[in-house]
Order: sequence, then C-alpha cells, then structure tokens
Amino acid sequence: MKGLSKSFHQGGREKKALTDISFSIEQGDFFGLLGPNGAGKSTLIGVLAKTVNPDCGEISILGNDINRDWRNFKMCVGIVPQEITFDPFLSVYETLRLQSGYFGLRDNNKWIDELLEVLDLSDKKKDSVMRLSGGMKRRVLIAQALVHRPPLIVLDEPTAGVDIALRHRLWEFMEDLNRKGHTIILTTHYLEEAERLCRRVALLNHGQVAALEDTQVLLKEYSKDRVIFALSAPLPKDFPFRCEKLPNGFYSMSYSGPEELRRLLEALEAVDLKPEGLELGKANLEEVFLRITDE
Ligand SMILES: Nc1ncnc2c1ncn2[C@@H]1O[C@H](COP(=O)(O)OP(=O)(O)OP(=O)(O)O)[C@@H](O)[C@H]1O
Repeated sequence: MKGLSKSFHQGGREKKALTDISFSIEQGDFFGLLGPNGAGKSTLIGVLAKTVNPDCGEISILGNDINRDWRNFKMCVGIVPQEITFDPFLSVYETLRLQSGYFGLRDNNKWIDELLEVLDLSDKKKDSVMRLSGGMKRRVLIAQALVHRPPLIVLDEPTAGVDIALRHRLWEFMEDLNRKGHTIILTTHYLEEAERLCRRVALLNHGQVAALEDTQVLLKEYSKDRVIFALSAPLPKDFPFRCEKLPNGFYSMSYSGPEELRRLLEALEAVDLKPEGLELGKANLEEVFLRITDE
C-alpha cells in the first residue's frame, strides 16, 4: 500500500484515521498490525475489504489493484472481521456455501468439509449459526474467510474473548496456515500473541506508522532484558550501574546482553554484595508498545 489516507467527518469536525500509510508485506509473512484503540487498524482493514473508501493512496495484492482489478483482488484476500455478523436463519454449512457462492465457487463442498473438520465444527454443520457459542461463531467466521483459499488472510482480533484452550488452538491453526504458504495479517491487543506469532509488526499510532520492524529487531531496539535481585545491604551511592529500587525492596536493572550482566555481577562482588533471588526478565513487546505509544 502506498500513501493511504482517510479522514472521517463528524459533527463538522475532521478526524484523520489514516495519514499517508505506505508499507508492503512479503508473501508468506506473518505480519502483526498493532496499535492502541483508535489508532486506525480497523480503518486500514476496512480499506482492504473495500468497505472504507480511502481519500487517496493505492493498495494492491499480488499485483492486483483494489480498484482496477477488484475481482482478482477480492479472490486474494480473506478477512476475519472483529464483529460477529451472520444471517441468523442459516446453518453453519449454508453460511459457508453462501459465502462460496459470493466468490462464484459452486463445487466447494469438499473444501468446506475440510475447513469444518480442522476448525472442529463438523458436528455443528447443520446447527443454526446464531445458536453457537461465541468461540464457535468465531471459528465459523474464520472458515467463512477461507472458503476461497485466499493467499492473504487478515485476522482482526480473532482471539478476542475466546478461552485460553481455544486461543491456543487458533494459534496453532494460524501457524499451520502460514506454514502452508498463506500470508497472514493479524491485529491483536494481546501483545504476547503478536510476539509469539508475528515475524514482523507495524505499530500504528494516531493513524500513522510509528514503527515497522522485524519483531525481534523491535524488541532489541526498544526494550531491554531485565534482572531483578535482592541484596542484604544497600547499594553504595557510587555503584557503577543504574539500579532501580522496587517497592518490594528488590533491585531491578536493564541490561543488554550477557556481557553487561556479567559486569554487573562482578561489580556487586567487588563491593561484597551477593544478589539473592536473582530473576531474569525477557524484553517484551508490551514494553515496546508502551514506549512507542507514549512517545
Ligand atoms: N465510520 C466512522 N466515522 C467516524 N469516525 C470513525 C469511523 N470509523 C473510525 N473512525 C475514527 O477513526 C479513528 C480510527 O478508528 P479505528 O476503528 O480504525 O481504530 P482501531 O485502531 O481499529 O481501534 P480499536 O483498537 O479500538 O479497534 C478513530 O478516531 C475513530 O473514532
């Protein structure tokens, strides 16, 4: 996508939801789209779904422009929306057949059965969608987005409000889809989820790209590993490392790499202090997120 911008006008006021968004996602990537509430993630997904008309900019998938090649474009992408909306009178199976029809796929039953199997919905296929539990409805939404085997799958908060067991199953399912060659865009408020799954992330803030990086690079750049320990005596004032005293009396220090940690331990030994209850904390995406969105 290149130069995408979108403003909404409400009550005579202009709200810029997206400002000059430009980035590309490589085929086969597992890409995280992150950002606080109101950052513009849903608007961007709306542009991909063509439910939001951008003021300017271009967007294409595998060389198909959203306007010039809409028929091919829509075959390239499957979107799992955040909100659950179904035709209440249809069964799970009918819902998926209807969606197949939308893509002009008449003979799609074999693939629908496979999807139902892998999403553990086979025994629900005749049930009305509205009678399913929230987690099951979410799985039907995923099946619906996959009926046409799109190379790009966009998942807008697919695990919001689902229990831990199902969340893990969905993670495995997404990883499997990615292994099979599907490119995935995932938006989530669970940063642990993004950290675990996404190879690259874009962080949107106030409608702009605030960071766009390999997840591991971002972790290295913005957040440090941390060591927490207790001491039997206070640290001397001229101690060469900056340690923060926590409310529980423990000390915490950020460090980069094992060499710096080794030097800290040696410095403690040099002043006859022995760290107790030493705990190492890994850098995490939550810290990166807070730091960037705060700035
Ligand atoms: N249809 C609309 N009319 C007016 N303003 C809108 C509309 N859709 C979005 N906005 C505004 O655009 C901005 C971006 O909203 P968007 O829903 O894209 O954010 P988001 O990152 O998806 O947030 P969340 O994490 O809460 O889902 C917000 O300020 C929002 O109020």
